[in-house]
Amino acid sequence: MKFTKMHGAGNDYVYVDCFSQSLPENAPELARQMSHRHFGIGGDGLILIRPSDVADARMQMFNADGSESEMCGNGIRCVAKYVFDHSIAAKESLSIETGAGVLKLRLQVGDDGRVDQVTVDMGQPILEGPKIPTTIAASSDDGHVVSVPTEFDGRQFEVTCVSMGNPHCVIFVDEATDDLVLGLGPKIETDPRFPNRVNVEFVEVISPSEVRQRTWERGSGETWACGTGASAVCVAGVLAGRTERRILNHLLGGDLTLEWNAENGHVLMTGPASEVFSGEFHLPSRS
Ligand SMILES: N[C@@H](CCC[C@H](N)C(=O)O)C(=O)O
Repeated sequence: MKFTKMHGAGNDYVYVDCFSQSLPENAPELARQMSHRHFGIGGDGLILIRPSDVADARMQMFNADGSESEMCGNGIRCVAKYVFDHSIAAKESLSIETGAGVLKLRLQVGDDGRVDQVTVDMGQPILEGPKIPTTIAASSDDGHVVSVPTEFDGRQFEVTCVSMGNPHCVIFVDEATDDLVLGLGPKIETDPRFPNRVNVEFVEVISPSEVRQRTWERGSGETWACGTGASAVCVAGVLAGRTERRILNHLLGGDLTLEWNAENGHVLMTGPASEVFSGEFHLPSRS
């Protein structure tokens, strides 16, 4: 099976072009094998670039543990780059179908004729607890879960929950330490108050327009960036009164710019997309 390795701000996935080859049979198992950093190609998961009846392409994404997610913010920028650079749709405005609907993207092409930055209209956040989903009690009449005092593992935090098509739990902290990200992250991911599990963002506010984020991702562990997570942080920062509507977010693998538009309620995310290498993956024989 032919593949291409790409990353967006260090959030790296194995991409399979299903325009030029048939759809893999068992994608969750393939995601586990390909993502393995010692026995496979290595990555945070697998993304299938598929034809779509309603958009220029369809993105289907699987985490490193084989679970499927509705959306991937860094992944969709890379899908857009692949679709443009490989002449599947050589347009600077693209639409891509995801598990969270059809999203619109604007591509920036560098001097070499290849895409280097992409802006994604991430749509409107979902803020009602049951739709995220979380059973953590709402803090407002409209059902939003904002700055709610919540205990995890005997420690007290204030959490804000946001869905960008996939679920996020945003926690503002003084310092996003290993103890929080690697120690508490997996416990929050599987906490029963998140019936579909959850992605967890630990966020330091540098100023009202600048934050630093570390992410524990559902199904993949700590990643170097999370685009839906960064979008959720932008929304959570405004709702919790900590940041402005436009922020620069520093992640382990690079920076993303986010803006929560006051008029239409959509979040715009801008960031890099890079292709690293291509190859052929030989499916391990089963004995
Ligand atoms: N890294 C991604 C999100 C990938 C999916 C996530 N782990 C989930 O299960 O929802 C991003 O950039 O948004």
